[in-house]
Amino acid sequence: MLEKIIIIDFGSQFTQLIARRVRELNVYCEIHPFNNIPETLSDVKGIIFSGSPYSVRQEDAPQIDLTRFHQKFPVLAVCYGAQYLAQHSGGEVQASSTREYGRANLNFVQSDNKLLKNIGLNSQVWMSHGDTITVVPETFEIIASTDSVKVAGFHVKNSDTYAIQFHPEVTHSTDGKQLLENFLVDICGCSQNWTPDAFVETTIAELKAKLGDDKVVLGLSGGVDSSVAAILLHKAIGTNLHCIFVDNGLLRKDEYEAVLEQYKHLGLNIKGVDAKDRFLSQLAGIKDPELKRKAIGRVFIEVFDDAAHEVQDVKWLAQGTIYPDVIESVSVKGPSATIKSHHNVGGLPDFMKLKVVEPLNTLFKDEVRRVGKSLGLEDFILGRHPFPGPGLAIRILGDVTAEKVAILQEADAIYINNLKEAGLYDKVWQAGAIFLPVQSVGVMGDERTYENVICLRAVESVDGMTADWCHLPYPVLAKISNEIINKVKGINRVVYDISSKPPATIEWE
Ligand SMILES: Nc1ncnc2c1ncn2[C@@H]1O[C@H](COP(=O)(O)OP(=O)(O)OP(=O)(O)O)[C@@H](O)[C@H]1O
Ligand SMILES: O=c1[nH]c(=O)c2[nH+]cn([C@@H]3O[C@H](COP(=O)(O)O)[C@@H](O)[C@H]3O)c2[nH]1
Ligand SMILES: NC(=O)CC[C@H](N)C(=O)O
Ligand SMILES: [Mg+2]
Repeated sequence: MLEKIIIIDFGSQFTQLIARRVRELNVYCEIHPFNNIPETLSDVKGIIFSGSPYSVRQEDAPQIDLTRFHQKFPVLAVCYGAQYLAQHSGGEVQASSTREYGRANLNFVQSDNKLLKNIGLNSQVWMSHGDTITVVPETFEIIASTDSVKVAGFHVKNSDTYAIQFHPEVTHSTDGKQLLENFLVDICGCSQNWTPDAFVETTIAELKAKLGDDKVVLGLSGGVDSSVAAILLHKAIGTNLHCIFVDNGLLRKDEYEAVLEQYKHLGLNIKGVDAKDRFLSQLAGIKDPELKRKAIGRVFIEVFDDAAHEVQDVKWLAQGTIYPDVIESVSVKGPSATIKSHHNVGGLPDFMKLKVVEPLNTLFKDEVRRVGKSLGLEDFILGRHPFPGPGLAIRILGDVTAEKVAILQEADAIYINNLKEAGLYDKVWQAGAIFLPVQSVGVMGDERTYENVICLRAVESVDGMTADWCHLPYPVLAKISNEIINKVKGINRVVYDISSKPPATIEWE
């Protein structure tokens, strides 16, 4: 039986962080939007209410039926959740005269309260609120305060319901992890047995039960997600798994051959499909980023469909979709604005008649890596930088031609090899070169040049949702720039991208 915690999302920017922290404590959890909570809550050990950009005083503020949870499950309400609980139990919430964002310290801690075990006076907590709980009903006991917020934490007497105004999920709340552990272990009674090994074991059993003797086709890209998905499926259904690796003409230099070679010894049933011309011809002349992505997504589906027809009686298409993809499409305010169309979310066209199986759709990227490690995948696969399905097409601004792809492949290879040589590849979360269709004047060997620009991008991140640019050492950048300009014909200038995400994104298109 899989014990789980349900996080009810009121739209806080920190909801995903709560999930990560809970999982770091080896407890499985799921995020559900407040307006779409599952009917049955079996195997649920506890409930966490998230914060929210809304104020409980707003008319259109998110509402839930508290009677489903209070006194039925242990509850931990955070920020908006705490305010909501107070307001709906006879307390009062008002706009505070001073909004409180950032660091605060607890000047009162009821340390014999179960939730606050091992948390001492002065513990630093992170606040982010404009409203404050001003009145609590008799049934509440205040268990923590700061200089400016009397009700920084409360417990509903004779129940397992607790609430805190601060955010235990952010690392700046120094005892946040302890608090969450107190809730999960001491209050909810979770056994902390959700580990990568346990995930592998239960997932393989589930896949076996679900797929039986059915045949499955999987798009394998050489990336982390699809590799881990492939190994899990292989362990579950063996030779009924058919992997397809598509050369869309937008891969990195020599990647097609390298990936096919590297996967030989894994015993997977892999077929390479050369679809370079199909992709490039469909992309010809298209300049708009979204239209490019859509064209690529369409051709991927066509190629998968053709490949699926070659395997008799195939019933399923497997994908390496991971949890952030899923969360984005069920966010509180409905599916979030389309920033970029990813080709692997959104379901299959009807004509494919295949069911979709996504064994990793509950995991974050770093969890996928840990599962891969537990499956014995080598570091060079697990440590590989993420590479988008649309490949170099979204790193060539404007229209894509075979010539531009070839230039970018050369520049990118020089960049990545230098990062490896300098021992930086594993320190960087993702790096790649971008082709800018901008011409600038240069001088080479006393001759005037008028050629294109290559931009280098390298970011630090945990899950790709937010990122900062890497402060690569100048001597390394100097060497890369020099080598690209000298060796790659068509490039006479190299620049470095110093934008974080947000507001920029990692890929340029
Ligand atoms: N060249 C390709 N051939 C076959 N399938 C592909 C190819 N590129 C992408 N896919 C499919 O699209 C999915 C999404 O690609 P994505 O790049 O997000 O994941 P990944 O390649 O598995 O991992 P990573 O994010 O580490 O690159 C993959 O899991 C894979 O199923
Ligand atoms: O499989 C994918 N299909 C796509 O269409 C796609 N677009 C972006 N990415 C990868 O997602 C991460 C975040 O990228 P952005 O900051 O550019 O949105 C980065 O790691 C990107 O490389 C994609 N992966
Ligand atoms: N982070 C939060 O949940 C904030 C709740 C509410 N919007 C406030 O400002 O007080
Ligand atoms: Mg990839």
